[in-house]
Amino acid sequence: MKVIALIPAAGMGKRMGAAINKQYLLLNEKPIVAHTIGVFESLPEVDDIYVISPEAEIPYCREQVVERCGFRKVRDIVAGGAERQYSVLNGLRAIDGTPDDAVILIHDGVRPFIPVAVLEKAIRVAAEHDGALVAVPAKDTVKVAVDGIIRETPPREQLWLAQTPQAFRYGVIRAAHEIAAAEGYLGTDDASLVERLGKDVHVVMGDYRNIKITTPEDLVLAEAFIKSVKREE
Ligand SMILES: Nc1ccn([C@@H]2O[C@H](COP(=O)(O)OP(=O)(O)OP(=O)(O)O)[C@@H](O)[C@H]2O)c(=O)n1
Ligand SMILES: C[C@](O)(CO)[C@H](O)COP(=O)(O)O
Repeated sequence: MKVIALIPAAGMGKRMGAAINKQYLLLNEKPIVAHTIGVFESLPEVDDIYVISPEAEIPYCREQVVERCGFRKVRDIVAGGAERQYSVLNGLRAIDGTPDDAVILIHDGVRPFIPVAVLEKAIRVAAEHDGALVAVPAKDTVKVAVDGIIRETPPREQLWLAQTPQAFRYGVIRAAHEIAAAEGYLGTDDASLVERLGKDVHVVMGDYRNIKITTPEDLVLAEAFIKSVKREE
C-alpha cells in the first residue's frame, strides 16, 4: 500500500506577524517546516512527500529546506493557493494518477511535533476506514456565542480539537476536495470535506504537544518542547 504525505506550507503567517513566513522561522537552527518534513522522512511507511509552498518561495524551499536537509523522499514542491483548502487541492491534483487506495497523510507544515506513533496509527486507521482525524479531547469548556451572547455549551466529552495529520484513501479525499471546490464550500480542515459526504472519519488520539505554530506564544512553547526533547536525549 502506497503512503504519500502532503505538507501544506503555503500560508502567509498573518497571525504570527513575523518578517518572514512562519514556516521558515528557525527552531533549533532549522526552519520549522524542515522539522516537520523530517518526521515523515524518517518513517519507513511513508513513500513520497510533496511540500506545498507559496509559488514565489518554491526556489527557497527547494534550496534552503529540501536540498540543505538532504530530504530524499520529497518528490516535488507544489504551488499553493489562497486558502489552505486550495493548497491541499493543488497537492492532490499534483499527484493525479495515484491509485485510489493509496493512503494520503495531510499534515500542516507548522506542526513539527507530531509523534511517529500517532502517524503510524493514522495510517492504519485510514487504510481500514474512510478517514482518520488526529485530535485531542477539549480540556476547557467550549461555548458557542452569537453576537457576544452564549447560546450553547456543548457536552465536553463529545468535543475534540482537530489536529493533523488527517489521513484518507486518495480516491476519497480527491473526490471530497473536488466536490467542495465545485460547490464553493470552504472548510477549515480536510476531514470536514469528507464528513459532508456522509462518510465516517475515525478519531485517532493525538498529542497535546502537536501544536500548530500560529501566534508568537506558540514559538515560546515550541522552544520549550525542543529543549525538553534535548534533555531526554
Ligand atoms: N493558503 C494556505 C494557508 C495555509 N497553508 C498552510 O496550512 C497550515 C495551517 O495554516 P495556518 O497555521 O493557519 O497558517 P497561515 O495561513 O500561514 O496563518 P495565518 O492564518 O495566520 O495567516 C500551515 O502549514 C500553512 O502554511 C497553506 O498551505 N496554504
Ligand atoms: C487543519 C487544522 O490544522 C486543524 O486544526 C487547522 O484547521 C488549519 O488551520 P487554519 O487556522 O484553519 O488555517
